[in-house]
Amino acid sequence: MLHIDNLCVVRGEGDHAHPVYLPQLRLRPGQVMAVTGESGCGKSTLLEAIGLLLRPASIGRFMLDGETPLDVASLLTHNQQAELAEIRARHLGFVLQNGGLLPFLSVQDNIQLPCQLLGKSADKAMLNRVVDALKLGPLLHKQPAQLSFGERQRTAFARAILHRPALVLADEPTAALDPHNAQQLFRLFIDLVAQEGMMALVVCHDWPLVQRFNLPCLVARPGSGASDLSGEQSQRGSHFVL
Ligand SMILES: Nc1ncnc2c1ncn2[C@@H]1O[C@H](COP(=O)(O)OP(=O)(O)OP(=O)(O)O)[C@@H](O)[C@H]1O
Repeated sequence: MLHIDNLCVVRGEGDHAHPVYLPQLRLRPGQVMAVTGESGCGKSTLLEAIGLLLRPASIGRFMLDGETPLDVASLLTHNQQAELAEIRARHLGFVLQNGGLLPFLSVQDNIQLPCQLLGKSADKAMLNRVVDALKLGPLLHKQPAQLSFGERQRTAFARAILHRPALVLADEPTAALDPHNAQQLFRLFIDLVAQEGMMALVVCHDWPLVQRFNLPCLVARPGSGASDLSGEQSQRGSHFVL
């Protein structure tokens, strides 16, 4: 399970500060949740904070329950960077909009990279399941430059999940795909997350796609809920609600 309460993260400073507030998030194994909202509302900021790439301004609760429950809020509060980096590498998986594949590695080497960085080899059965599900078999020896956008994103998904993270964070993974390929990739991703008992948060602009798969959705609303100096609720920033 993922439990987050009262997460606040601020992008920028002074007059340009953009606060983003998440009152509550619960995710259970197998669940995929979408994150939507207009451009600039803070979707990527929220994902980066949950991905432990941005330090929140404040955090109430952040528990990631796997084999061992991890009190991430306490590590963030005490700025324990080494432990946070370990959680990022072991328990989180990232999918970027452009795939973010290393151009000099084959598909096979790209998808095994997170496992290698953890000093272990990929679980063979898991590798076979992921390669099959994402139809990567014929592509394993190709370089990223030889792949279509869709093939790159399938590779990026494989790389994000092969080390069995508890939580996968995907930032507009289908933005570069046509509607048919975007839908196919979503289907594969949702099925894999469910099958492997992972959790996923996916930033997605494509509302029809979110509706088609009936995904629960965090939607950005204006105002972070914080008060300004006069005690008025500030309209700056965003808060994300189901
Ligand atoms: N590095 C930064 N420093 C200061 N402000 C930033 C930085 N990155 C983003 N911002 C600002 O923070 C706000 C939230 O940006 P963010 O990228 O999270 O929005 P988004 O909802 O993901 O946007 P989009 O849908 O266009 O990708 C925006 O107003 C943006 O201008």
